[in-house]
Amino acid sequence: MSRLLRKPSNIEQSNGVTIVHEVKKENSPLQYVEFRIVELDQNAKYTEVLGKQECCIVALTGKISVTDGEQSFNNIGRRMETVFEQRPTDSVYISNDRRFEIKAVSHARIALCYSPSENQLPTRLIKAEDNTVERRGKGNNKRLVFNILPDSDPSANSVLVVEVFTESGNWSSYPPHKHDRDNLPNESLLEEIYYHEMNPKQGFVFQRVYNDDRSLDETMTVEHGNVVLVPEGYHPVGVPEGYTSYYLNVMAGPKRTWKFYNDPDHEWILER
Ligand SMILES: O=C(O)C[C@@H](O)[C@H](O)C(=O)CO
Repeated sequence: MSRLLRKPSNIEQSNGVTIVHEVKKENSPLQYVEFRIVELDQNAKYTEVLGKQECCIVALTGKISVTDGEQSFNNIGRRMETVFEQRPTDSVYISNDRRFEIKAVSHARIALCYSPSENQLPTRLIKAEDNTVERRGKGNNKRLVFNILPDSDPSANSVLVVEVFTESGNWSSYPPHKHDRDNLPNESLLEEIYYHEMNPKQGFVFQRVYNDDRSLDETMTVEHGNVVLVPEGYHPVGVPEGYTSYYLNVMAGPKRTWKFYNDPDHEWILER
């Protein structure tokens, strides 16, 4: 299997707490982004003490309460059963050197998106209403984007978080673009994680991750609940007829700017 494709590992951490995915520096080619998917049974609690990392907690599905010991956000999360309810959800930003606890009000699936952080910032509830909603693309390149923590939002030190829905038969992260050179204003260096879901669940998408000299060139068949790691390179996603794709993107690098560079071979697609 590709070293960039992760299937759920579903490790039961404690009663009612399942670590579905755990991507860390130690088990991946990434240096800036770490990631967990946690599933909580109703009333189960997950706690964590952050070091020099910030964390964006995304309530993918279900209702949760989150506290950092000083502030509490109760009964948050806007999608009960599935992300394909296609409405934005609530998230919480927690800065470095803080502790947080998540309690599941209902059965819940949560994404924990981590990146390096030294200067402590305020904890913040990012309400569903705070997400900017964008419809991008035309033809078979249409997608719906919910910006949870874009680079225009200064609430975080390095993490960027976005959700993308791509309808059946469409392409996203397309034409292929990359952001793997610290060369602003032309391109920024950001690693990226894709957490994928499909509707219906038996669906699949294809994701290619490749660079200019093809020393990296992997095309993966991605299924419901899989994670794809993008340490570098272009990373387009193709969605087959009949299935809708959802993915959550987490990005981070030395500078908190998303400046991508389109593959010159395919940029003409934008000019049609
Ligand atoms: O617009 C899209 O298709 C989504 C992508 O931009 C995705 O968020 C990404 O690749 C970020 O670099």
